[in-house]
Amino acid sequence: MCLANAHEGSHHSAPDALMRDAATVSNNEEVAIRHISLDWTVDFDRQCIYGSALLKCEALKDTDKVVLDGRELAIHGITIGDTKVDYDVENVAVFGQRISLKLGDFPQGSTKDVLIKYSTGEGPKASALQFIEKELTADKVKPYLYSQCQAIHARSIVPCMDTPANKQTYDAKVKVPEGMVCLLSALGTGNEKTEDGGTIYSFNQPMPIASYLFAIVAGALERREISPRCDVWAEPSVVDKARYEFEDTEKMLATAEELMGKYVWSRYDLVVLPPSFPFGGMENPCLTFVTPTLIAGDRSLTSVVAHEIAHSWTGNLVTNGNWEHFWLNEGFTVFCERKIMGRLYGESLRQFENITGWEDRMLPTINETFGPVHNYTRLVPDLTGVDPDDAFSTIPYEKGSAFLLYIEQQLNIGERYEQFFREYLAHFAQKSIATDDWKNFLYEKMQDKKEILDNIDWIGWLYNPGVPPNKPTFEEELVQECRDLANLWGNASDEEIANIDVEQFNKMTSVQQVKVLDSIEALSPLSHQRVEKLQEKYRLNETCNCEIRFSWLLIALKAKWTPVIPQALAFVAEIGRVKYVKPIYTKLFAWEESREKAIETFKKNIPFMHPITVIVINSLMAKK
Ligand SMILES: CC/C=C\C/C=C\C[C@@H](O)/C=C/C=C/C=C\[C@@H](O)CCCC(=O)O
Ligand SMILES: [Zn+2]
Repeated sequence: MCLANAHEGSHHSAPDALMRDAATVSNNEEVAIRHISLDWTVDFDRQCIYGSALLKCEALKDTDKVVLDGRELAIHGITIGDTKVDYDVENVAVFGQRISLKLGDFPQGSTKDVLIKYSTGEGPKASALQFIEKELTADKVKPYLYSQCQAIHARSIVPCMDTPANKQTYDAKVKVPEGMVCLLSALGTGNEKTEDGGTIYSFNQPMPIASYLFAIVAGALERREISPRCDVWAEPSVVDKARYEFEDTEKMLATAEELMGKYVWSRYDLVVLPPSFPFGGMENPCLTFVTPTLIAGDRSLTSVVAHEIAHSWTGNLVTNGNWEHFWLNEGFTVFCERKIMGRLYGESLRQFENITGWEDRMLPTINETFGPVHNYTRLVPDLTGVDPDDAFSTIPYEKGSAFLLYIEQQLNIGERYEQFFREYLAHFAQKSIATDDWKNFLYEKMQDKKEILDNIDWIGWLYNPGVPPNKPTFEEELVQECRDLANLWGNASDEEIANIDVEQFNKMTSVQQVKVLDSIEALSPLSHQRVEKLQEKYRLNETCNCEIRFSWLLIALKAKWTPVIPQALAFVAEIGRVKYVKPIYTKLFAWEESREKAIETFKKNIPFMHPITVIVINSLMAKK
């Protein structure tokens, strides 16, 4: 457990206390990286990035070294000015490389500008990157590159202190081949043609960010304006559909500012990535990455955009000091995402999402995925020696958000709770903190509510595994209609099903339809005849909504309905979003009839998947 404020229950947080992070081998407690200047060339033939990184290092204590994280980096030389720097590169299990720079005298408070010439590993060796051949892009015009650095993949593209305890500004020059656009998690500051027909794009990120927020995307991209500060980027055949889908982005951003304070990142752009992108969205500053599976055609899956917008405050501005406190990023963001959606589309939607988060995402993760005593069901788990990717689940999102909702209900102070959020975000802006820093600040601002806060089971919520000690109050009426319809599918006679009113389902919102299907999946397996009726009545094999398609596939797989096998294999071959492919491959590997075909499909698709997804599915396949 991190020790930013080990003293339990104290009310005087010291957010500047340096955070110990089990997932870095850098000496981030002795040296800070304040700025990085990148000079990159993207080599699509060798599928790597090469060039240099200039690190502005500041000694926080008297020291004689700078130790950096790396992974599969080839170091070609390190200098400070004209002086060569002696260095050592050592491989470290789980975490990559330890790159030790021997600097001699480096007194506290002094700075050194260290220039590192290097290249990344090629292809999948750079675990943050996926290079895509042009034939596999939507428009087959140019090859494509995108990155995913969270949690600890930045070290595979730049030697750095790959811990959220360190924040740095950065600038970059990136050369890409002719006809390609390159974007970073920064503000574009210009571009120039090179003699060989390529383009050098320049960028600046004036806000200090953690390394997991470094990001690059390059390809045949076009943009459409949503508002003066919001564009959406995508391949030409996708960009107009994306422009329609994400129409409400500016409204969401303005609503987020009312709730959380001024937006400090200048631009909020979206880029729609290829279907292999492993996540729904990634909150890269100035440029949120999103999966094309959000493009349902009816704007029904845009809560992910509200989520990524909220990260502009919870996560990108106030940051978890290490991955044990990931809930400070995600639980807070889910809580704010639902406040934004509630303001824009109705409080009943916020209530609905809170209930489904609790019973369809948090409880199954605790009781089925991990088991109720597992360390990873703790809101603040012990991640010593653990790759944070392995601990990733819905727990920090849903248990964290439920905790904040529970506190809101216990305090019962109306708008004052949101005012507290704004003060918390302003107080810790640009800092990396631990759970106690937030808790102590809450006590500080709610001294008149000390008795209520003292009655909260802090240990139970924060450090005990399993189901939380309390359940927030939920308004159930919208959900009850979904549960009742699901129970009809589980218990009604064939005649009742034959006469079921399909309009009741068709008139529901997509989140309600997903709730109906998730509630059916939670019942005992349906008969094959009932599965066929479900697909037929609700035309589930034709939906463009990936959430509905995913929930439907889980029902049919649970029923071991053989015709679902090709449908499920097509789905996991088409997309790489871990949220979908992990549960579906889990069921396909566990079902004797589909196991071999699933293994064959996975192995055939490895070259077209992001390394993160390959690692996740490989670990599944290894389990019997
Ligand atoms: C306790 C776990 C601690 C740290 C894990 C941190 C990162 C895990 C790494 O795998 C990256 C995750 C990136 C997530 C990006 C988007 C998510 O918010 C949404 C995921 C679900 C979805 O696809 O919608
Ligand atoms: Zn998030």
